[in-house]
Amino acid sequence: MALNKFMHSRNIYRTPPNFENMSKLFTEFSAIAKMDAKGKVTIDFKDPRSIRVLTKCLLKSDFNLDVDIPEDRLVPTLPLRLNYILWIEDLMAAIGRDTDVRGIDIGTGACAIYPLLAAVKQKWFMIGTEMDAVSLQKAQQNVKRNNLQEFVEIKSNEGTMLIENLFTVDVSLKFDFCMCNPPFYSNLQELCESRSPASVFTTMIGHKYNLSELLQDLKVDKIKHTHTEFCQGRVTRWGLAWTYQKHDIYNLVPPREKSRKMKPPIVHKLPELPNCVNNIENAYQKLKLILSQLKIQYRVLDKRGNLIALDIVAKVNTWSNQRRKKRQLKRMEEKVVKKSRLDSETDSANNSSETITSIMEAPHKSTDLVQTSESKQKQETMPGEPIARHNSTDECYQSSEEVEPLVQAFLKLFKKEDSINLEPQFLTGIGGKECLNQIVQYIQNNWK
Ligand SMILES: C[S@@+](CC[C@H](N)C(=O)[O-])C[C@H]1O[C@@H](n2cnc3c(N)ncnc32)[C@H](O)[C@@H]1O
Repeated sequence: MALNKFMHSRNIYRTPPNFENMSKLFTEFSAIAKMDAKGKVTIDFKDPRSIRVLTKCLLKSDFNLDVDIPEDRLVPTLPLRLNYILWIEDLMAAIGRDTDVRGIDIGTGACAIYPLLAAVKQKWFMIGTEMDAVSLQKAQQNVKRNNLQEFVEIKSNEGTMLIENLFTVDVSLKFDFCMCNPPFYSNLQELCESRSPASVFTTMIGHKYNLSELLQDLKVDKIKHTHTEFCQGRVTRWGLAWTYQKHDIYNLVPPREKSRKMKPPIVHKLPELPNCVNNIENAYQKLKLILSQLKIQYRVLDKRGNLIALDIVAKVNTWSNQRRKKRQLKRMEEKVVKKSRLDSETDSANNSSETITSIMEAPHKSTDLVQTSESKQKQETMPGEPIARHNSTDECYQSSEEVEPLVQAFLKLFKKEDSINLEPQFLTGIGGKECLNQIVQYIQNNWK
């Protein structure tokens, strides 16, 4: 399901751009545009070059921005970036900041997309920071190219902290908000508290799991906050804002009315494991064992107290049809025994044993993949893109050779009221949620 209708209400890309007009306006665009069978002008959304040209032309036609997007750098998808800026506009309006607004964009990227949009749309004064030398230089060139030096300054971040060095250079520096679309995970809170800053901190978040964890942390620390959803195509990202000031931002800019019904997470209570203490560490060891047996890769995202969160990736289906495999194995064993009784030649028995091993280890064929309507991978979709698929995880348009996983998901293992619980959350993968359900079922069946 395309999520464009859930975009910010002022986002111009709720209505897809007119590619026919764009072809007439930009020769660069007409070079990548083609006509589909129905005579509709479209582009190849799988081709990074097309995405680059589309973004460049939209920036020009809709914001009069001339942006050079280097081939080896991230192509910032515009509708999603615009959602973030529009939400900050709401936050600033809500706290009564409408003139001389100053913001910091941490990790601005080669296009300096947020500072440029903020400067042309609102005439906000922006500082963009960047640690990558090439992106830094490109960002500075893009600001100059658009003659926006009066509003935008791009600074190198050479320190280990995210923004601290900006203040060591200029102690009088003040800002109304900071924004960030991070590939990095750092503790801004510590820094923010020590500086008792002017206003509102925001960040974009890539996974719902991180949003719920951060919301919990903010609640525990009694820090005023609010959040939102940024939707584009079939991808959702989240925005989180918090402040140490008096502004009640939750009620001023409340989290958007839930237009789509969010189901509460399904939690599976796991039985006590025999012969060991019913604690999180033993449960974790058991879970790791099962995942290894299933050849499912895992990475620890969070481990504290009675909670362990894993990011799991399954590339082949090793869990379904286990009964069928066992039956086949039994039949083969019986055959081998029969055969070896009748025929004392060991060769034939060896051959059969090899076959048994191959049955148990063979990766499943495509028939094992459960393809449901939910199995389409979530991805950022560009304006005008119908239901095309490109291999994008967050932003970087990856090579099409990258193998799409069967399932990628979060598994949260936690102890509550003396029981161990498992909370799965589907992220992506061609197998869809059904595959994750099968994995969970396998874990439950083998939790003994
Ligand atoms: C995901 S990209 C976002 C770029 C841009 N803001 C956007 O949304 O299109 C993150 C950027 O942050 C930069 N970065 C990473 N760590 C940083 C740090 N500690 N300080 C400043 N920039 C950083 C990276 O080089 C990269 O350009």
